[in-house]
Amino acid sequence: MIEAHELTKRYGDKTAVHGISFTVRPGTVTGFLGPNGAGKSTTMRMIVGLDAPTSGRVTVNGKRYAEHRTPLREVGALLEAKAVHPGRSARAHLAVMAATHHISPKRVDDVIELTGLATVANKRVGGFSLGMGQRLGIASALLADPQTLILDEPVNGLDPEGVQWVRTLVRQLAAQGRTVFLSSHLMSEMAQTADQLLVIGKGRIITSGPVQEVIDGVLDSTVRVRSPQATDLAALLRAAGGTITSPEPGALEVRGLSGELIGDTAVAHRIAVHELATQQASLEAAYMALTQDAVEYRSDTTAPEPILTGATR
Ligand SMILES: Nc1ncnc2c1ncn2[C@@H]1O[C@H](COP(=O)(O)OP(=O)(O)OP(=O)(O)O)[C@@H](O)[C@H]1O
Repeated sequence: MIEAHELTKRYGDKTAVHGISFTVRPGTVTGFLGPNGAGKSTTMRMIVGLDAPTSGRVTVNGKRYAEHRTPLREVGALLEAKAVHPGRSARAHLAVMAATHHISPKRVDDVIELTGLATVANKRVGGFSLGMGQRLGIASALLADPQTLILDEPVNGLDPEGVQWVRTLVRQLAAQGRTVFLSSHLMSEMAQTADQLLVIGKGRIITSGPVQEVIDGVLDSTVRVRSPQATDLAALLRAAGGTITSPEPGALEVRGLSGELIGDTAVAHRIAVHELATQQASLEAAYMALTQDAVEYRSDTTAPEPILTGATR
């Protein structure tokens, strides 16, 4: 369990994290979302004692990281820019970590196997691809078999097989009763992986809760209906309180009414329905709506003029 209370971090006159309070519970995967610079990494660094809070506190299983006698056994972390000696092999890196934390050498073999590093375990880490480096970071986080895992962008640089592997792994870790707290900018991935979400922007919590509740809290689902009597049905659904648009003749998009109510209304008025499909809003759409005022680094979405060099076409 991770508990943050009024956690604040200031760097000079920049407040990266503004008095946030939250709880990350065991047995769940909690996704940590927010635009670039929102304060996710800073928060994660404070959880594992790499940054000291300016005020407030954050504990793992009731104690601050530094108060644990064997912190690595409590919390495993994958944070960006993890320092690994480039001249060392992955196996040597893990073996040194194991030796200094009284972890058996057998566990090194286990995590190498678990993270798919077996074929490259004796190669220099300096020559690793981004994805292999991520796998090594995950292996290091798992080495002491901790109850709590903090993973900052664990799928960054992984190929689709690797992304799927992380998803399965974190789901298994949570099913074993562990606390898993992970950040990612890949919303479709987060929607499939996380049970709970914590969304921050500009250092403050925007919302938190179960994934579907977070989505439903911002965007209505829509029901798509096709009927040869679409105009009559639209009038009935409007009278029932729905908001209707018609993207094409014979088709309706209905907000504010359930699929059941729409179907029952059609039957009661002997109106034929050829399609009735509820379309859930995506996490990506909900996230964009939630964070639109919290984006610090917004890109220009207009395409630049092409630069033509040499002879004209
Ligand atoms: N060591 C530091 N010194 C000064 N400012 C910092 C430092 N670390 C972070 N910041 C600032 O604090 C804010 C939060 O940064 P942080 O890295 O926590 O965001 P993030 O949500 O992890 O972003 P990203 O998604 O880009 O990784 C940013 O404005 C960043 O520039």
